Amino acid sequence: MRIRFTKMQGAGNDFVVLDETRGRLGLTPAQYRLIADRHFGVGADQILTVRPSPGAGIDFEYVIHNADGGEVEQCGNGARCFARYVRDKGLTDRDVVRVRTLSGVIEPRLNADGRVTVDMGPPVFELAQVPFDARGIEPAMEGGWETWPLALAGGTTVQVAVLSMGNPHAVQLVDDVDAAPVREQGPQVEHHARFPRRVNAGYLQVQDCSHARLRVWERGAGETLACGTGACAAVVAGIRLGRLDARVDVQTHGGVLTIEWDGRGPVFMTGPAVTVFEGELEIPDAP
Ligand SMILES: N[C@H](CCC[C@H](N)C(=O)O)C(=O)O
Repeated sequence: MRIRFTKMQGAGNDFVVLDETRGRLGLTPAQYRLIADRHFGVGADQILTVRPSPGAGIDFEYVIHNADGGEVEQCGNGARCFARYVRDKGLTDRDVVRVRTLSGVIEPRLNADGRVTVDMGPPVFELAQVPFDARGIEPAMEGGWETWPLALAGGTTVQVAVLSMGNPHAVQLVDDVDAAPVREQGPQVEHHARFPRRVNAGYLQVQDCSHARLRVWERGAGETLACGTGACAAVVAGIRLGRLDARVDVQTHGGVLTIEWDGRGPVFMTGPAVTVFEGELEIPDAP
């Protein structure tokens, strides 16, 4: 089958965007994997699909698949690109759109300076909703919040802050992200048995109360140049651990994301959203 796509990136986190507003493509996990493959397909960290409004008060449905073909609940950098896409394609004339994802409704807003701000909704701390299995372990208290010990290979134990932005996150505080063992340790955290739906592994370096650096080993995609929900989760963790203020510029390998959280309401993320190219791809029909 031949599909038309748009390649986009948000702070270097890259996406293939598919338009299903006029009908479903009916892609399988294997076909999503092929599209995301950087040698045999287009190449992307995630595939974002635009679907028509599911109901009153909602403009679009926003469907997200990781490069491994699995559908997931949320993608922050993708939400900014989604808003840019539907505006540029004339699918809406609004600068603020309400889109439904598996984890709920989020609200991206196109700003005059070309960046996009997204109301990502509130963080979730109930362990069962992350989900995280804390049976048999005790948390350590840091700055008034708990971090949990994860036993890794070779007798290593790391302390992680555990929370959800609709998708699961395990955040470690590190002194230097460049020295953090993201590629060696990230897969162990991602697949740790205490995360029954796997997890995104964040490595947060606090520079001062309003500046931080972040690397993320993403569930289903590996290390990406930036992770929007990961930046939200990391800043929320840093605030709750008493290390960050309510507005933080997060430096990732792909660019800067600005995260704001007042300590109880929704998390706001602001960053770039760029169209790279348009194309067509021939992929084998599903078996
Ligand atoms: N890998 C994530 C989905 C994409 C999140 C990331 N690209 C973002 O910008 O939030 C997960 O499996 O939950």
